[in-house]
Amino acid sequence: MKDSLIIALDFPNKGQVREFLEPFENEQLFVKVGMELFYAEGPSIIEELKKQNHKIFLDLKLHDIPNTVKSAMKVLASLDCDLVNVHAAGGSEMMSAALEGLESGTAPGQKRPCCIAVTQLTSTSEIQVKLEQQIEVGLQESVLNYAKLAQGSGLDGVVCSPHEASFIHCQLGAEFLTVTPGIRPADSGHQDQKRTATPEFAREQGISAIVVGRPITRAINPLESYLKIKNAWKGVYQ
Ligand SMILES: O=c1ccn([C@@H]2O[C@H](COP(=O)(O)O)[C@@H](O)[C@H]2O)c(=O)[nH]1
Repeated sequence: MKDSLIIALDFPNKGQVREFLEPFENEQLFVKVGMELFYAEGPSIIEELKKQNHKIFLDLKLHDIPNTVKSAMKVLASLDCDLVNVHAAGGSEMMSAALEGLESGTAPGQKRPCCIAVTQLTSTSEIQVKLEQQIEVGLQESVLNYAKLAQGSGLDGVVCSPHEASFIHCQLGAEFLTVTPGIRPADSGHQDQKRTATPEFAREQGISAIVVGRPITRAINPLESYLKIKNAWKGVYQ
């Protein structure tokens, strides 16, 4: 998990995923399957990606009552992904239930998937936290509060933006995972993301893993873009 670059496979079907992955045949990847692809293709897309030896983050961001999340996680555990997640806003009882579900669904001899919690989405701004969510303490404190709840519930880490990761590590330890979307090379647009940062900035923050979607998947040459971002993230310059 540490130092991974996770590619968000935000595609509507398997056909487009296959086409996208073609140039990557020599790369062992860490890929993220989100709602669009999973709702369209179901567990078969996970099986296909596993056969290609890619690591998988199943990003379904579960958020429901504890019993429902526990049962859903039990089912997801059987898919044998590397990483799954919930929304921390579901609360500590829900997060503990998610872990119980994952543990009960993990086959003997199989490793339980890591489970992380989304704190504040990277598409959320400071203003939205104050005006829409009415959280007076502000964004950074809200992210930290969710991260503490997640850690207290036994989760392995959080999804946050690159701007909160080092603060979280200082408060909750280096081993607690920080997985950060919102990564944008200096020359690319932000689209709907609000809390963005370059891969170089991410490297300096001690982040556990970065998630990159459109800057790679929508690039004219996705492999070239992937390698460029990966090198910047790892601090390799040619
Ligand atoms: O706070 C969050 C949580 C999840 N995401 C997901 O990450 C990718 C980012 O894609 P880009 O194209 O690089 O913006 C996407 O799949 C989101 O669902 C996030 O962005 N922020």
